[in-house]
Amino acid sequence: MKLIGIVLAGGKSRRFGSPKAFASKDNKAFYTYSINALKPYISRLVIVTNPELETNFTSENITSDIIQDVNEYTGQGPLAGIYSAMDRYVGEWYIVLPIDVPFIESSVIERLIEQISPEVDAIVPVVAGKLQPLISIYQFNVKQIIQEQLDSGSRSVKSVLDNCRVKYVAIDEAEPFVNINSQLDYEHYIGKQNE
Ligand SMILES: Nc1nc2c(ncn2[C@@H]2O[C@H](COP(=O)(O)OP(=O)(O)OP(=O)(O)O)[C@@H](O)[C@H]2O)c(=O)[nH]1
Repeated sequence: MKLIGIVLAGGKSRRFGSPKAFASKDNKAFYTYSINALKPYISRLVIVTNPELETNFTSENITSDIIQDVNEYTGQGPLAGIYSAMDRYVGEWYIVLPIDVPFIESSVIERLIEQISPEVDAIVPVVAGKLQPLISIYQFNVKQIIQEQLDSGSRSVKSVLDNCRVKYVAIDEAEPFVNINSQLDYEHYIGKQNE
């Protein structure tokens, strides 16, 4: 089974104040943690970013492409990124990760992959009662649902799930899902940024 990895990297990092993808943990850029967690399982990697950031990414020794959101949905949030990768690379299953989860682990991805079956369209972890739809697996047919959602003017990932057959996977360990959105998050989970 071929799995395509999607790294969502087209956000504006307004709350963080500088591009989150290149913030560092243990001297490694955040986005490399996402790539490395996906790497054992995917045949191709697609990094979906924006023109300002595009030249800063490298692909960590895996067949990869760095693309931008399709014109009609540019900058319309994570769904635009997922759609754009699905539109460019036709596959059966896609594993999606954002660039702001530097504690993510391959074991989480493996748990989700184990749930792949023809009876489901999406595999979504639930951590401490919270859905994690940007750390999830989607089947190609979800592209159509995302398109309808974006065309209706909504960016809600949860609404997409309402229209899919979702396998929710409860995961007890919260640390891999730690999401860094602000400088306060950074200080809390990682420590003071290097001067
Ligand atoms: N391709 C693409 N990715 C996006 C877009 N918006 C957000 N993302 C990515 O989706 C993930 C979650 O993004 P958020 O943290 O919600 O948004 P953000 O714009 O990065 O940050 P804020 O400006 O602080 O909200 C991150 O990996 C972002 O890079 C978009 O319009 N296109």
